[in-house]
Amino acid sequence: MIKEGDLVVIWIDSRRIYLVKVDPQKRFSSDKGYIDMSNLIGKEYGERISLSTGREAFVLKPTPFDIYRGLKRPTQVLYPKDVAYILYMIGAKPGSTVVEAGTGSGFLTISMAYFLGESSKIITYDVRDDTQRSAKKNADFLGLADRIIFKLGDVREKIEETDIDAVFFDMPDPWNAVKSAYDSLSPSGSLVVFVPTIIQVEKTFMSMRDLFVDVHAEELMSREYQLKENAVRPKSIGVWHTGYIIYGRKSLKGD
Ligand SMILES: C[S@@+](CC[C@H](N)C(=O)[O-])C[C@H]1O[C@@H](n2cnc3c(N)ncnc32)[C@H](O)[C@@H]1O
Repeated sequence: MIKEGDLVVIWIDSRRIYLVKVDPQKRFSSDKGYIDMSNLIGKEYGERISLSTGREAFVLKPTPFDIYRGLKRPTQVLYPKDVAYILYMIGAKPGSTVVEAGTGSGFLTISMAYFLGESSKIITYDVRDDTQRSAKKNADFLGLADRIIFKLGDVREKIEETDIDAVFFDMPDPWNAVKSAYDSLSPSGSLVVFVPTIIQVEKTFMSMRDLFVDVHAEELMSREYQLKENAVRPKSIGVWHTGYIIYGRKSLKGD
């Protein structure tokens, strides 16, 4: 049952999906009508609601996908398809300690906090104070900020933590931070790098190949389908390129 302070999704149609925190003093408004949020309290997730215009909507339980759609984003963020695979690659599990740079809008940070749970430690670095503040706001809004340590710093110079299970970079020149990752990781720990161009893949690979084993690069593609009677087919518009994922595990050959 929905109560004050819960996060809910108000789903009107496939282009109008809103992530909101239930505050009985506030009103949810959209171009299709409004509803006083006090009317959401006591409803079950999945229930149909009626907006001021009579337009029907549904109140749903948020998933990370809704968080991704509803997040405030001052920077480019990772796409869910890439985040899901990255979590799988690093073997993320409750209790893991992970270092990340840059924080950006915090979408990966928040996803890690969500999936790794309360016993994990996520340390996220960024050189920019403004993006970190907005990522922290996102994490606060979702009630996940206490699982995350936000640090202002340049990972090319140093990562302060050691014995880390996995390091993840989404920044313009990750090759300049590979040695910092190496020094911070525990033996066999994973380094995962996300970059949007092939030149960056090559530079990253060259900087990893002597320090890491099992180094490889991949690109994931996802295609959404139009669901319409007698016309089910791939959508004509979509996101065709996000970036490349480079992976390697710390070997002891560089020590
Ligand atoms: C594309 S954004 C990261 C987006 C993030 N992965 C997300 O999903 O929201 C890149 C971030 O890297 C930060 N950055 C760039 N160079 C850095 C460095 N040397 N150390 C730490 N952060 C850095 C930038 O300030 C920027 O906020």
